[in-house]
Amino acid sequence: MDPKRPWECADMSQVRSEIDRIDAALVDLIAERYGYVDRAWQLKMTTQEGAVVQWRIQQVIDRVKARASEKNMPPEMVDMVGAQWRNMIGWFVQYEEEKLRQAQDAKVKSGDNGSA
Ligand SMILES: C=C(O[C@@H]1C=C(C(=O)O)C=C[C@H]1O)C(=O)O
Repeated sequence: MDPKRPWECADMSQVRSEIDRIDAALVDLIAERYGYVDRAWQLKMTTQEGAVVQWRIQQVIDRVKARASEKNMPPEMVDMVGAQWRNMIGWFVQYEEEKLRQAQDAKVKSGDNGSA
């Protein structure tokens, strides 16, 4: 069935179905984002770039908040969206740090000290 626009919903069960549809799509997008973060730590092993890239974190949050403003969200909601991203990025950075640490440990154990 076609998605209903908000004003087309005649009862709460229709509203809840649409919210469930949107939540599933958001989770799918976060899963897709995770795929790229997973690739990021692998590439950072060769560039020696750390998990935390402060300028990039700021850029991502600025972009997301600008987009939220363009969508006419009230300022408090723009801040809320920014906070959600900060939280998500915080988790991804920890994930990358852990992966990089594990990869480094495996390298040390295998006797590869990085010098060619
Ligand atoms: C993906 C990266 O790694 C980290 C995670 C980020 C993210 O989840 O958007 C952003 C910056 C990084 O600290 C990156 O450096 O771009």
